This record gives sequence, structure tokens and C-alpha cells, in this order.
Amino acid sequence: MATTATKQQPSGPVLDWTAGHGPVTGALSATTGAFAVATTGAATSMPPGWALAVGAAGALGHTVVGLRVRDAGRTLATRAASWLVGAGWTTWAMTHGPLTWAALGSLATIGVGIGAAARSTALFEEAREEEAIAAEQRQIAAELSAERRAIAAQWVDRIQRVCSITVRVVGVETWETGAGYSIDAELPPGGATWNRIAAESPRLSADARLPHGCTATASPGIHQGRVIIDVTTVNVLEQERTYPSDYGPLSVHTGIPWGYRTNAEQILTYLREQCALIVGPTGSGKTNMVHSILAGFARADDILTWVIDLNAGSAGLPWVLPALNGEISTPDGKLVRPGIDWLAGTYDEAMTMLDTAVRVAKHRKMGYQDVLARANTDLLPISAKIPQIMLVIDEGAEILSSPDRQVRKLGEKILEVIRIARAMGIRTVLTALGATGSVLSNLMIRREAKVRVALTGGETEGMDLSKMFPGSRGLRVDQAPHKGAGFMGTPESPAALFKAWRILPNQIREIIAATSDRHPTLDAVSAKAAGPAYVRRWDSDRTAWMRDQASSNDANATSSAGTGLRLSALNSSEQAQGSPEDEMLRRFREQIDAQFGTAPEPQTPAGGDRPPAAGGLNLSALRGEQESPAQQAALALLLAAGREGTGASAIARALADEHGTSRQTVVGWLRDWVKDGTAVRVGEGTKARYVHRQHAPEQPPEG
Ligand SMILES: Nc1ncnc2c1ncn2[C@@H]1O[C@H](COP(=O)(O)OP(=O)(O)OP(=O)(O)O)[C@@H](O)[C@H]1O
Repeated sequence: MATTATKQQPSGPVLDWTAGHGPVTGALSATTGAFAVATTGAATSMPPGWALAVGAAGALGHTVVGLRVRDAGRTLATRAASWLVGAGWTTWAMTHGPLTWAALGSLATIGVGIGAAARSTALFEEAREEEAIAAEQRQIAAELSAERRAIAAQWVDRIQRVCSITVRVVGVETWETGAGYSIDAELPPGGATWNRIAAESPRLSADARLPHGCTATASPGIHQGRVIIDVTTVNVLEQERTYPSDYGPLSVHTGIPWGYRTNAEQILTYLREQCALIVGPTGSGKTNMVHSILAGFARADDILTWVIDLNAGSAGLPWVLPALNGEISTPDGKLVRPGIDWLAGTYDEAMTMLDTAVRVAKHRKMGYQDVLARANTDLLPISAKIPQIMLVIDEGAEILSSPDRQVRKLGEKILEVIRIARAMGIRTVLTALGATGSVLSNLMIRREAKVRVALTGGETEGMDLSKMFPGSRGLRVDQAPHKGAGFMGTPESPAALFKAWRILPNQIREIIAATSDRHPTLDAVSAKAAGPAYVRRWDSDRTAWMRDQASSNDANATSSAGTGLRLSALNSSEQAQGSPEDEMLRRFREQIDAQFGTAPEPQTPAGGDRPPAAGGLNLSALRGEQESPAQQAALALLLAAGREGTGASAIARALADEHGTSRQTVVGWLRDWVKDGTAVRVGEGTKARYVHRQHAPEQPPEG
């Protein structure tokens, strides 16, 4: 709150002065009450005398109750007077006439007299109750104020001792997170500046006997004569904090939390235009951090996450397998979608994904010309209808700097996406084990990836923080010796210590379930560009590696310690086709189809009897080796059209350029699909359109 000038708090008062400001706030509360009465009075033409009566009653209430609770005489007098002043002001405000204090005084006297005689009136009871509550609050405020005053006094002395500057503390705010406090102080006249205090941060921290990992950092106040000193008293980086259990919706526009600062406040990343780079050597907590990033993306209702993970699939699989294996369901018993929208674990799949991303970016540029013109912007307006695609590439930096020519081709594609797709809503998050020199010397990364994280986790080798965070001084690797901790900087929040939340598989499962209904679907323009390659992404032949991975993980758990890319992924076609494997593959495929109600397999006659499940994924919906690419593209369009559906003419138009398909041919396919239950015809005559059965309002009767 006080320390980070985040986007949510662009300006306005820095500190919260609502509690414990002594006489000023006391007077304020009396006057605000009076103001309310005056306003209401004026608005309802209340006779001005009533306001005086209220004031008198207030004075009376305070006096009587005060006597009962044995308040000091002086407090009593002040309090009663404040009510009268308030009421006096009210009357003045209501009548716009002069106020006679003699009249007031007499009224008050009369009031006290009357009040004493009328103890049991409702007014008195009410006043008494209010006063009891107020007294309790004042007690709390007084205690708080005492604590703040003590802090203020200590720091005035300390700054004098350490920096030889005599400041005047204007306010002290203790943080809601309980991890420290902020001091707002005025610098003495004569040209002292805030950075003189900032420069003495380590000595101030030592003088204050702060625990290890806690700091006193000075930053500019509301003008150059003021300074804010943030003091952390609890080392939250040392603690293990789990991912916050509130899985409420997020958006690319409101920022996605990636971790917390030393004051325990969340750091938000704004990735509409930025890419991100996360560096963390083995064991620093990088995989865990990627999971908490994927958690944030899963919670957003305008983000589709595509993950490339050629390294044993550990980053993406936990977001896919629980859903594919049907291990979880939503609270109302529905099947869930995976927490990410696409996972590439092999070289070929990664290439397909990157090609798709490039096509989507280019198509969006053309297809959304009118949207951009209408919104008068060159940045595609991202929403749940036109989602942002976040490409998360684990060890992407290693792909970029790989000596292997084939892998470097992937790298070139990644750079192309970064270069062309900012305006069109595709951004990347790259992770790196280290060796960032070559990556950071890439102009594209330097310019586009300004959200940066360095997970140090105690590792000092090969961590060049000055390259990761140019311009920031005083960052030392040894300040963040804990796993999951390091430094993070974004364009909105300067590089400083931070820690990622710990996230365990059970929370990942919870988030998959909680966010299943929230994920957007690819907009029609993008879906058309993405084509069958996208629609078939969960097909069993393309997800077979996940099964391989899952079983090889079981068999050889220790091998995951090896670092570097799993280049065997390049040999994706070399899958053993022995009969036990075939059997597993068949079972896996059956499972997927059973879970997600995909189209019945032509080669398994029993499949046709299964009632299709509503919703779910398009897994293997585009089956049928016998189908032409044009027909597959048509089916992709039908799927992409969602509940709205589409028609033969629209599909034929979309296919004309690439495939030269006639309307008549499309009519034939649609007719076949209606017959075999793939599509449903909705509406009549000119309103007739076709809806893929996944999106059909009601399931068609099975024939
Ligand atoms: N944010 C965190 N808070 C607390 N502990 C953490 C955090 N992140 C990671 N750890 C601890 O560090 C261990 C290693 O984390 P993780 O597997 O994410 O590291 P990594 O850098 O990906 O390593 P590897 O490359 O070997 O998988 C975890 O098992 C956990 O005990």
C-alpha cells in the first residue's frame, strides 16, 4: 500500500490516516456528524433549532455517560463542547445566520438540567450506547496511537543518530499484512533530501535491530521535502506461504499476481503488452513459480495458456493430466477442462503451436481491422470474446540459444511471435536456467520482455542481476537465500526482493476445477487461422507422449534431475508400437473420449452408441483420416462457431481461398454431420444454421 506505486493506486494519499490521529481526527468526527445533520436539515427544511437540540442532547449524553464511566473532567468538557460546536455550526449552516454562543451555552445548560431529570428517555439510552461503542473505539485508537507515537519517536532519534538529520514524523502506518510499517516524515529545512536517508538503509536497519532479511528503505514522499521509510519487521521471504486460496476471476487488464514483496503485498504483472523472462537455476523453485504463474493465467477469463515444455513436461502436465484422466470434477459434478489450453511436449507439437500462434497473429491483424478502427486503437481489445494467448515456454531461453540447428528453428519462431504479436494479443513467458547473457543481448527480448524475475534460491553462480535489472543498484543475490525467493521487476514495480507462493498439486487440482467454466474459447477469427492443428490438439495420437511421460516418470523418477532439454522429444515419431503400448494407447484414447464426449470413432462401432457429453473439449473431434483437409477445416469452423452456429455459405466463403470448396460440397458435409450426430441444425428457412453438437443447446436424439 504505502510502498509500491502500483497501477491500482496511481495517485492520492499514500498513507491511511483514519486511526489515531489525535485531536485532529477527534474534531473531524464531530464536524462530519454535524455536516451530515446540516445537509439533511437543509435538504428537508428541518427547523434550525432542531440542530441545536441535537447538539445539546449530544452534550448531555456525553456528560452523563462520562460521569458514569468516570472520565476525566477535562475530557468530558471537551467532548461536550465538541458536540455543541458541531451543533452550533449546523445551525449556522442551516440558517446562514450568525450564531450566538450565549444562546448555545444556555441551551446546553438547560439541556444538562433536562437531561439529568430525564435519564430514562430513549434519546439518552441511544446516546449511551453510542458512547460506549465510541469509547471502546477510542480506547483501541489510543493504544494504536501510543504504539505509533513510540515508533515515531524512536525513528526521529534513530535518523538523527545515523544520518544526522532531524526529521519530523507526520504519520505512521502499520501494514495490514502485519509485516512492518511505513513512516511518513518531513525533512528539515536546509536542503536535506530523502536519498540521504536511503543511502543509510543498512545502518538504519542495524540500529533498529531488524531481523535478518528485514530492511528499512527510504523513498520519496509526496513532495521533495518528505520521505517515506518502509520498515519490514517480519522476514516473509523466509516463510513458506502457499498460493492464496481465493481463486476468483482475474484479467490480463487487472494484472496477475506472481508473488509477494517483503511487505507481504502481492506483485501484479501486466502482460497485455509485455513478455516475461524468468531465470532460475535448478532447485531455485522455478518449476513451482511456473505453476503459480499458470494458476494466475487459469484464473483469468480472458487468457488462453499455451505451454511448451520439452523438458519432461513437468511444467504443463499437472495442469492437464488430472483433467484428462477424469480425476476431478467441478463442485456441481461436471467434467473439467484442463487448466491450460494446449500443451506441447514434443518438438513437432511445439513447432505446430508456434506456427499456429504466428497464423493467429496475422489473421487477427486482418480480421479485426474494423474492431481496431471502431475502438480507435492499434492494440486489439482483449476480452473473454477475443482472448489473449499466453505462450509459456519452459526453458525457452535455452531454446533460443541452443547450438542445435533444429531447436534454434523453434527459437526463431518464438522470436517471431514476440516480434509480431504484441498488438494482436499473444505474449510469451520464457524461463531460463541461467546463461541469460546471450538471451538478454537479444534486442527483441530486451525490448519486449520487461517483466523479469531472477530466482536465486541461494545460488550465487552465474547470477548477473545488473544485466537482468539494468539501472537498479544494491540488489545482492545473498539477500534472497530461500527457495522460491529472488528479485522481480516490472515496468510498474521496480526490481526488488520477492517470493513466489508455494503451490502444491492439490491446489493445482483445485484451481483446475474452480476455473474450468471460466476459460475463454478461441475467437472465430483466430480459430479459423488455427484450423485443425489447433482443434485436434487433444487427440490421442498427439497426447500419447503425456502418457509416455507419466509412465516413464513412475519408472524412472530419478532421471528428472538431469537438466537441459529433452532432445529425445525431437524423435516424437519413434514411439514403440508394441502391443502392450497399443493397448494402453487405446485405453487412454477411450478415456479421453469418454471424458470429453468427443466424436465417436468410426473404427470403433460401439462408440456410436455413447450419448455425447455436453461441453468439454474438442478432443479428437476432428477424427477421420478419410476426411480431406478442407472438410477438417470446415469442421473446425463449425466448432469455432460455438453456440451461434454457422451456415454452408459462411463456411464455403472461409474455405474458398485456401481450398476452393464450393457451397454445394459444404452443404453435403453438413447434411452428413447432421445425420451422424456431429452437428445439429437449428432454426428454419433463412435462419437455419448448424451448431456442433458440443455447443448444441439440447442433445439431439440419438438415432
Ligand atoms: N515458493 C516456494 N516456497 C517455499 N519452498 C519452495 C518454493 N519454491 C520451491 N520451493 C522448494 O524448492 C524445491 C524445488 O522447487 P522446484 O522444483 O520448483 O525447483 P526448480 O528450480 O524447478 O528445480 P528443478 O529444476 O530441479 O525442478 C521444492 O520442492 C520446494 O521444496
